[in-house]
Amino acid sequence: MPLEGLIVAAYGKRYNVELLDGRVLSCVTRGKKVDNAAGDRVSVTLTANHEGVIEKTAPRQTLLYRSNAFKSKILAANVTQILIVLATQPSFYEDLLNRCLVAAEAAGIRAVIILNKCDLPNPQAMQKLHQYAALGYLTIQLNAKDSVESLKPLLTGHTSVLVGQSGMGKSTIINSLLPEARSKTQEISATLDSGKHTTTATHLYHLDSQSAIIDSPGLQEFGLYHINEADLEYAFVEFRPLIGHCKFNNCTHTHEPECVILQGLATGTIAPERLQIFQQIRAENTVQIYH
Ligand SMILES: Nc1nc2c(ncn2[C@@H]2O[C@H](COP(=O)(O)OP(=O)(O)OP(=O)(O)O)[C@@H](O)[C@H]2O)c(=O)[nH]1
Ligand SMILES: [Zn+2]
Repeated sequence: MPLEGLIVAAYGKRYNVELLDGRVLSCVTRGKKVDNAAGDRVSVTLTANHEGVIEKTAPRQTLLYRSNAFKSKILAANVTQILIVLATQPSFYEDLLNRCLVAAEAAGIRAVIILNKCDLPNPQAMQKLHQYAALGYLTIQLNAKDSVESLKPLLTGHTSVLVGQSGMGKSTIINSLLPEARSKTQEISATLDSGKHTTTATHLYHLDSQSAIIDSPGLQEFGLYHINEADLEYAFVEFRPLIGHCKFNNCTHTHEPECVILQGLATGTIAPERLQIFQQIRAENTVQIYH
């Protein structure tokens, strides 16, 4: 009789599955298939004390993943919003921020941009934050070391995933939201003998019965090979009203006459760094692979 559960940790080829009664099992998938993630609802068969095999994955509401031409990796399943953590220092990669935004748009997930370490002033970072707020994104200024209260109302009723480069303050945010999360995870890891994986794993923590937060390891790269060209254009929110209005319907928005995207660039409604990242992702995704 399979048991229903929720993947609360993913590390390598193993997953911790929390059952309805609160027990946590260390599970593997059948065969070589490794395509589950934190947030997945699964059916498992118990194989030993504290161990199981994932038999089935319930259809996902949303799926967030990154990919290049050769492989793809699911970051989290069934999340309803993505919290992109930036900081005033060290400086953040705007490229990565935009890739996270594109992934969120493509998956139909709300994106929230958090600028952490606002106790350390950085006018440039602040100005960037305003630029993204002007695109319509919800932005938050935070000093996670001091308080994360301002985040709490945003998390209610959501399954959120925290993403960001290393050092932006994700762990600090999780620790302030859930002071006991780490020790609980360590306790479970000790039982399941998965202790050495705790830092590289993706973890799901319950905030209350309706809300959860998924903490992923620091991201450095974020390929979006799985997003086709039309979806890519659509993922840039400021392009949307312009799509279909270029003179050529296969316009690449690089050099063509009467290109409304290039006109937007000239008049300042499209930021050069946004068009640049669009072109960059587009170029990566159209690379020919020869076998
Ligand atoms: N001044 C200041 N420092 C902060 C703030 N939030 C976090 N830090 C510090 O920034 C450093 C990195 O924070 P972490 O929470 O470890 O960052 P992380 O994103 O989890 O990084 P990884 O664990 O490498 O993925 C630590 O030294 C924190 O104490 C903040 O709001 N203000
Ligand atoms: Zn064009």
